[in-house]
Amino acid sequence: MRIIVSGGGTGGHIYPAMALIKRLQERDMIESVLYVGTEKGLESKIVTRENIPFKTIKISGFKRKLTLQNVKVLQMFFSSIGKSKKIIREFKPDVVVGTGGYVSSAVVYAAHTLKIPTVIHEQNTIAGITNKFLGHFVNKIVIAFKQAEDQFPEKQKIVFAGNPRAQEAAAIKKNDRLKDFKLDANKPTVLIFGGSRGATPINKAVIAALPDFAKADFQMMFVTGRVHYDGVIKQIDDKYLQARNIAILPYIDNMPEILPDLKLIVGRSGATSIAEITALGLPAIFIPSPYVTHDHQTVNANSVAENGAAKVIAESDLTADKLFNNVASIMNDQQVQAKMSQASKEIGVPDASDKLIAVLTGLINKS
Ligand SMILES: CC(=O)N[C@H]1[C@@H](OP(=O)(O)OP(=O)(O)OC[C@H]2O[C@@H](n3ccc(=O)[nH]c3=O)[C@H](O)[C@@H]2O)O[C@H](CO)[C@@H](O)[C@@H]1O
Repeated sequence: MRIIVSGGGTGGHIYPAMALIKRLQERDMIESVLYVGTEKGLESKIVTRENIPFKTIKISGFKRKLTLQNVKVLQMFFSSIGKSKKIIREFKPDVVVGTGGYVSSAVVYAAHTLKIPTVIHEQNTIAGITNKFLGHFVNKIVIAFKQAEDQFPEKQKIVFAGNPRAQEAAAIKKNDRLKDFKLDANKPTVLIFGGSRGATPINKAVIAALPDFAKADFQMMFVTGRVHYDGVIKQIDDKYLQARNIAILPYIDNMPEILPDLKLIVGRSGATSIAEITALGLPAIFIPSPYVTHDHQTVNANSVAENGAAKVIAESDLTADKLFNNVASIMNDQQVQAKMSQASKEIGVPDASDKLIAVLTGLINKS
């Protein structure tokens, strides 16, 4: 198939798109692929690194308040639709897929006006503005949480398929990557991170809890987020930087490769992280970001916690003690781990990419 994929801004929108492309390549289903993103978004780094053909359009998000800047944003939106149409006419895709982030609004809308089959993928329990807008026009709306069904009035278009990144994560078996971070491959390990960009409140709590983590019987990987790394390192006493059971890193380039080596994940409840964690049946502690639209991370986190697969700590309640004690209560109790792990597996969708691909081929065959 000839396919255009567009999604951008944060890793949570980009990685599912990349996982879909990877799976299509594995199944030898791609005649030609093009990723459309923005120069400024994280996608310009992630996509080009994987040697996927990449084109950019200029577009930015609307401000929530009524401001003059929104007039500019609107102008940019219309001109980005024009540019998207040009890209689509040249590439001649069989299908166009949007995975969220404002860049996909122009690309998918342009494809719709050119009568190309279109699909959006919504990763969250609560749909983003872009996907809510696009839901009116696209042929299929693919969701990753059953709870997202209420978000779209166009019920007949909705298909539940999970998140493609789940399948990518599930395909990787334990491969002792912990040694790359100077950790012991045989010791139970917890990973703590704040989403694809890192999160200052989580970083603060981890820094304050380092004396406890250094004494623990388990190991801890602390991923700060690239932009926070230097600032975090400056605040940490050398003895914790040298501690043999602690590894501190700015970012993990290939998260699915590390996940099978872990016993517990602590972090934000971004939808793509949740898909990866549950595909592997890992227990989690979520500290939802309160700064996202409609508090959707809390809804994401609760949907996993209701099933017994995760605990949730509100960011406003987060302290070093609370963080460490919650981590220790799971890391030091194999029965709790096993129970949470089973519950996590039950909600994972390890064949999510194939489910999404079935939607694409169904549409292409019909058109
Ligand atoms: C602040 C914000 O707007 N967050 C949103 C964003 O989150 P964000 O981009 O942080 O989201 P997710 O948790 O969904 O995904 C993070 C992705 O980055 C990867 N990763 C992370 C850290 C690292 O060091 N290495 C690495 O590879 C994870 O494995 C995962 O694939 O998009 C998600 C949609 O999917 C939403 O649910 C989140 O609410």
